[in-house]
Amino acid sequence: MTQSVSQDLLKVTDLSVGFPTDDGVVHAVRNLSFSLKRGEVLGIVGESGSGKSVSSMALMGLLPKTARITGSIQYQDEELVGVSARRLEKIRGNDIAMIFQDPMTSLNPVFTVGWQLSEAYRAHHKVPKKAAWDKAVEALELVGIPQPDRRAKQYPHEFSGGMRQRVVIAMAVINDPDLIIADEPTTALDVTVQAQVLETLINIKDKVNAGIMLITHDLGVVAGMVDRVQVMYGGTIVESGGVDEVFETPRMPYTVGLLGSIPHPEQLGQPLTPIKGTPPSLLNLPTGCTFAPRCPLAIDDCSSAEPELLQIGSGPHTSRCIRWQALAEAEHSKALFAHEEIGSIENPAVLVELEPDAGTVESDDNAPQEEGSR
Ligand SMILES: Nc1ncnc2c1ncn2[C@@H]1O[C@H](COP(=O)(O)OP(=O)(O)OP(=O)(O)O)[C@@H](O)[C@H]1O
Repeated sequence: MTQSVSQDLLKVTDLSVGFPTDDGVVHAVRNLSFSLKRGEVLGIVGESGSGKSVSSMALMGLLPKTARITGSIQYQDEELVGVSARRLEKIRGNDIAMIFQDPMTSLNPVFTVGWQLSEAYRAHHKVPKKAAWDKAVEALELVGIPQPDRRAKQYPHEFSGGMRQRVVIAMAVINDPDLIIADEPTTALDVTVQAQVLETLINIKDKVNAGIMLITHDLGVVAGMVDRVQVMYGGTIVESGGVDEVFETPRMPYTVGLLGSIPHPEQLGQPLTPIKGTPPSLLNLPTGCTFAPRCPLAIDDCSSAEPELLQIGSGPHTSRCIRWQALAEAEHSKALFAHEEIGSIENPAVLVELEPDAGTVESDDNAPQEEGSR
């Protein structure tokens, strides 16, 4: 296939993934298009089941054989859809690295972290064991592990959760990847440790000059961490743009709902505001906008055809909502999702009528504290 030279590290075009099941095809990812440049951090956010992990697994070539994949994934001008398993194996770990939520997915409890890091390095470099060990210690130092010489000789269980996730980051970057995919990398950690681990990840990006895809269900996590954000719902992108733009002027009611579930200092003691209703079944998608059944701004037209992802204004901001202008008009004076005194965040909050002088959406500036030194 003839391939054009582009500046993009990754260019995904019209990627769709379906899983045939006894009940029909699960349309897990639908017509996903986006790109990522070297040194850029892209946040991918959405509720559970929105297709975040399946899209990253598709990029890594880790989907089960039953998955039906269409579209294109161009990595450094090489097409990855349909490429041999052998080639993908070479790319994984060397060019594209993945960081999972649970550090123990990537670490073996019976070997020292230094041994595991050096073996990961030796898998892609023909070097003597001593040189690989030195590289392992260097990688631990890079991710901020104190006394890396001593720590390299320890086993994963001797590390705290945050430190263990740093080891996983060291493992991901030891082969100088061009692209790092981090899937909920801090979800399993205490909130106080999350920011420090995320900062480590972002700092590493500058040192290894990689592009990072940060996948999370929590929009608060990406605040201040990413350059661009892509909101997924029902297997596809519903809003994307620069992180400040999307946080300050969301143009898709689903994003407003996600922002409403970020805790703010002034709301301490109040329940979070979940979005009423449940995500669509990916087996039987509605005809129109997949968010319409939950959307306080929905009109009849929203259910007639799925809106396209269209550019909003002159910048890179896009929204898959025909009501984005109505949302823009409402934003300074009205709230879409109201807080309600309910006992549990499991309970759906009531969607209120748009009324003047209700609160506006604000970005989360309540960054967690740094992890105390051990
Ligand atoms: N092997 C599979 N067979 C059938 N359906 C699958 C398979 N893998 C994933 N799915 C479905 O694809 C949809 C998207 O899943 P995905 O894991 O990408 O969501 P997610 O946004 O990453 O959610 P979470 O945050 O919970 O991981 C889900 O409905 C899931 O049940």
